[in-house]
Amino acid sequence: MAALKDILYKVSLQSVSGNMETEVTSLAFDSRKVQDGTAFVAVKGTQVDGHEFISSSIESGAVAIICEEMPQDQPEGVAFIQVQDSSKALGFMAANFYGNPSEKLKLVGVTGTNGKTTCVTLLHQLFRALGYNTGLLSTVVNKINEEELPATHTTPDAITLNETLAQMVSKGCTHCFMESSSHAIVQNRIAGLKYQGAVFTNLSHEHLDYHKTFDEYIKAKKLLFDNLPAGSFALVNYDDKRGPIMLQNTKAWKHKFALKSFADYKAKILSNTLQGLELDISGYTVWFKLIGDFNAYNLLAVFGTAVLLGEEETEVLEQLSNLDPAPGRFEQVITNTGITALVDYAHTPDALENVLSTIKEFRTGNETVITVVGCGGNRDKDKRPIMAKIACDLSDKVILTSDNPRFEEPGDILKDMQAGITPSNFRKTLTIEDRREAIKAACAMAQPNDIILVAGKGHETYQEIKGVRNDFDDRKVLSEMLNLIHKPN
Ligand SMILES: CC(=O)N[C@H]1[C@@H](OP(=O)(O)OP(=O)(O)OC[C@H]2O[C@@H](n3ccc(=O)[nH]c3=O)[C@H](O)[C@@H]2O)O[C@H](CO)[C@@H](O)[C@@H]1O[C@H](C)C(=O)N[C@@H](C)C(=O)N[C@H](CCC(=O)O)C(=O)O
Ligand SMILES: Nc1ncnc2c1ncn2[C@@H]1O[C@H](COP(=O)(O)OP(=O)(O)OP(=O)(O)O)[C@@H](O)[C@H]1O
Ligand SMILES: N[C@H](CCC[C@H](N)C(=O)O)C(=O)O
Ligand SMILES: [Mg+2]
Repeated sequence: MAALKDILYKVSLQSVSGNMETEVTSLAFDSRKVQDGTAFVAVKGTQVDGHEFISSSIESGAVAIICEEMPQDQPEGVAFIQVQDSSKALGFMAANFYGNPSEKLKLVGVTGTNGKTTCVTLLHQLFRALGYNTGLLSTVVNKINEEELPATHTTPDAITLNETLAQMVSKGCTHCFMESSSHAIVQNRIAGLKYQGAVFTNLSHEHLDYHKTFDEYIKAKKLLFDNLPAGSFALVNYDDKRGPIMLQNTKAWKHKFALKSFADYKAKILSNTLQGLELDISGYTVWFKLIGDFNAYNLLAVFGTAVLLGEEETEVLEQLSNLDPAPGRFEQVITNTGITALVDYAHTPDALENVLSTIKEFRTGNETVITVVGCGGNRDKDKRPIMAKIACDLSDKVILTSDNPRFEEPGDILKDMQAGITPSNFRKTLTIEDRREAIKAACAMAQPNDIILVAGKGHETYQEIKGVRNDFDDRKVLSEMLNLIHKPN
């Protein structure tokens, strides 16, 4: 419970009508969650305008309305606050309501197209191993030390975010590592947070359905760095063309990591096998359990972050070398069939190319590489043909299938993908809409020593069709089908 005026601290107000001393018992941006004593924030969304729900919020007991446009009807006893940007106001209000928890621990945000979950998961495990109470906010799961809280988004909404951070603080967490998605940055889910540092992994084609142009997507990521306070750190991948852009207008201390460019944190890949990566990192030779060149970047980002947070280099490397990858990232499904079965969350062109190039490096030449891949419905359509082309160019056989069609017709998504198949690639491609059948077909094609990659869903345990999340786990289906078809003796 807090007074409205205190919750509105740092929010720039345009006009006020009503009592600023009103006691507020909860915050909501969804009218369906309003109760007696709630302050309702009306946000204009992609589907509807939250301003439409002001009167129903008041009926449900809202005592304050924060909005961009004042309603005609302003019942007595309810405070009305006009702001320029409701979503930004919501960020600051949520931070104030929960006692500004981000100021009470070291919060590090990781952004970039790929590698966010991998980096924050490693950082969480690392800081646990170093003995700290640590929080995690990620696509896969949110954690307070080892306690798991379900994650619905890569970056939660401002209220959930600050509430969870406050729980972390109350449980003694000194650090929190969080993914900061471009949607969250643009939608101000992170407004009002105090970051100790931010990390940029890379930028490639993704989410153009939402950001419309690549420039807008770059700008969204850059905002995280533009808003960092003086005294915090910005750590960017300097091998990525957009690394320097992220640093252009930041007040934070600037740091770089790279394999190729001049940088503060450098590594050299000594060996890269299906067992892991051997790196020369800061003059030390260290083995890591993560697979693939691209993970050298993630490991460097994690190493740099830990050192910037004041940890000792050798201790960081010692602990980091013991850590496992995030679930569903280059995860091997172990069977006795002699077939190498891999599940990976590659759902962008760049990720798919990286994973298949990594597989290419391991193969000795005779194996058949079979890729099963789909593209999400109601998401970026432009990436569909590109991903199909990459799958074909870098595999021997490809099965196009469904990956969370959501409210689109699976056949339409598959047609978009097929547009990327060149005539010469056509004969190596099959289209099987049902993902289980597609995985089954891949298993039936595979012979011992062959490699199957099932890409796009990684850790996900569902297939989302028309708003319903049906149980589906690539790892389980792959294991079940391999054992069924290639009955081990
Ligand atoms: C496109 C997008 O990002 N949408 C997010 C956005 O919803 P929206 O703008 O569409 O909201 P809306 O449905 O138009 O409603 C507008 C407002 O009216 C309110 N409302 C609505 C109905 C009602 O009866 N009463 C009411 O008050 C809503 O609560 C909302 O405040 O704000 C919501 C609240 O924070 C999010 O849950 C929602 O995420 C949707 C479900 C989603 O799928 N988002 C994905 C694309 C996403 O955010 N992904 C990123 C990145 C993924 C990654 O690369 O890892 C993530 O961080 O997860
Ligand atoms: N540094 C990297 N560069 C390029 N590709 C990567 C990198 N790290 C991971 N990948 C690929 O991207 C996939 C997703 O990785 P991860 O989940 O860590 O990314 P993310 O940024 O959290 O994704 P999301 O936007 O969905 O949250 C991995 O399964 C792998 O194929
Ligand atoms: N965080 C990403 C995940 C995509 C994963 C893929 N399986 C899909 O559903 O498109 C998104 O929401 O766009
Ligand atoms: Mg993620």
